Amino acid sequence: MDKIIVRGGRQLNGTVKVEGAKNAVLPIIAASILASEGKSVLTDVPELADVYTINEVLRNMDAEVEFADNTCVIDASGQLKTEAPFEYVRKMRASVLVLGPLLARYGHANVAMPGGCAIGTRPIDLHLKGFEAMGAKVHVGNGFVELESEGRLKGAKIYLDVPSVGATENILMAAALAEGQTVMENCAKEPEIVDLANFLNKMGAKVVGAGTETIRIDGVEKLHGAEHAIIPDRIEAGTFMVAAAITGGNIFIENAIAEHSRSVISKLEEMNVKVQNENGGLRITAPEPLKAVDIKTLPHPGFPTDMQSQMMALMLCSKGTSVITETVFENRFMHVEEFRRMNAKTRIEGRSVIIEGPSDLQGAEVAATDLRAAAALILAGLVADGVTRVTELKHLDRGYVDFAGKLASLGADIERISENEEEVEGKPGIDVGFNIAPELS
Ligand SMILES: CC(=O)N[C@H]1[C@@H](OP(=O)(O)OP(=O)(O)OC[C@H]2O[C@@H](n3ccc(=O)[nH]c3=O)[C@H](O)[C@@H]2O)O[C@H](CO)[C@@H](O)[C@@H]1O
Ligand SMILES: C=C(OP(=O)(O)O)C(=O)O
Repeated sequence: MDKIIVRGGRQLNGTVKVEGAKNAVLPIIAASILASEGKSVLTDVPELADVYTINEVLRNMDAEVEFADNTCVIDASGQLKTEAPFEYVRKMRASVLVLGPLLARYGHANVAMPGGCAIGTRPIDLHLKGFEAMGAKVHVGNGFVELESEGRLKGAKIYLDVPSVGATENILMAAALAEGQTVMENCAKEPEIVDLANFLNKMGAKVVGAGTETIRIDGVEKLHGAEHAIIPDRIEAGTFMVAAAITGGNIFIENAIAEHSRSVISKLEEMNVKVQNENGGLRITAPEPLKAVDIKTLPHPGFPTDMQSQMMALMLCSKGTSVITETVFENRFMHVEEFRRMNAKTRIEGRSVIIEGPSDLQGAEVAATDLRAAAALILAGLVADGVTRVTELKHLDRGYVDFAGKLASLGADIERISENEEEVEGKPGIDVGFNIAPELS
């Protein structure tokens, strides 16, 4: 098993390029199976474990998928199988995003239920309610959810109880091929929803209002393949913003889009971090000591839950008491215990974490509990005294391309090794003897 070894104390400087967004490319690859003619050509596709997994889901359905040089070419024009087994869904919950496209195109889908994961229970009830409103029959049993509709789905008026990203995407994809108009209210407004809608419209769909709380979809009979470049990953960009701030460095983040990261930028500025718009990206510097702030995670345009653990690392290095409140997922604080192993002064109170800063962070062996926790622990390691070893990197690989390599190119003292390599070097890691990190994050 790989681990990342980071020795704290280096300031990070230079340029780093952000990849295409994981949370945009996954629904877009799922949407590509709506095309009954032509190929889809997706560019700026990141080489992430999750992308390989969703490509496998499609291949398993008999779609043709080629992926090289950040370009994914998908031909789903043949007859597809309408199933996604548990072996894929357990690796990546976003596999459930094939439900809407399969149901809309074939009137049938049978996909393993995703179950809970390290950050919460994560039900899909809102996805299913939306499909039912469009006339589908839903059967849940034996660990699978099976959807059926007689003839085409029917456009419907759907109100989402919470602005779920996945439910908005799944219903949007299903409605694209439904008969008549669907009006979806209280939708998620994330930039990734807008990217999906743009791709669907290139495929021949009629979607308006993506990015606002009401989306209108006039269903069409057929969709075709399309070309599309994936938007930059605002969470990867935010993670490098924290890397600059935590080390007091100066990083130009190529491809970062300020519009997509307003809530994160505003909090960083409140903490004394400087964020400047430059041609083609954002420059982050932190010339002054960091100030404590309070953060509450919310659906977009509120502060993203996917930046919560990275910001916690930064708060650990800020002067004063910070409070971080997680309202999106009920259990996204598993990294707090790992931070404590690094001497972090934190305590959990209900859905909030109180951080007394600055902590005198010390290197330790820590385990990533989800993909953002993995990044956050590495960020803390950049400033901790001594050596930090981060394990359970399967989580990191779901969402970051060559994270250690990119940090090293900015001047970090960091390397990724396999456990055996470390033993050869005569620096045995501590084997904690238990490994509770679940498959999903
Ligand atoms: C692949 C992808 O894009 N993942 C993102 C997506 O996940 P995902 O689409 O799973 O997140 P949702 O927006 O659906 O979840 C938000 C909240 O709604 C709840 N909920 C959701 C659906 C449902 O049917 N019923 C229900 O109760 C969830 O349990 C959670 O508490 O948005 C999250 C919130 O920004 C991000 O953290 C994830 O990185
Ligand atoms: C929680 C995340 O992703 P997923 O929904 O794919 O688990 C994330 O990207 O931080």
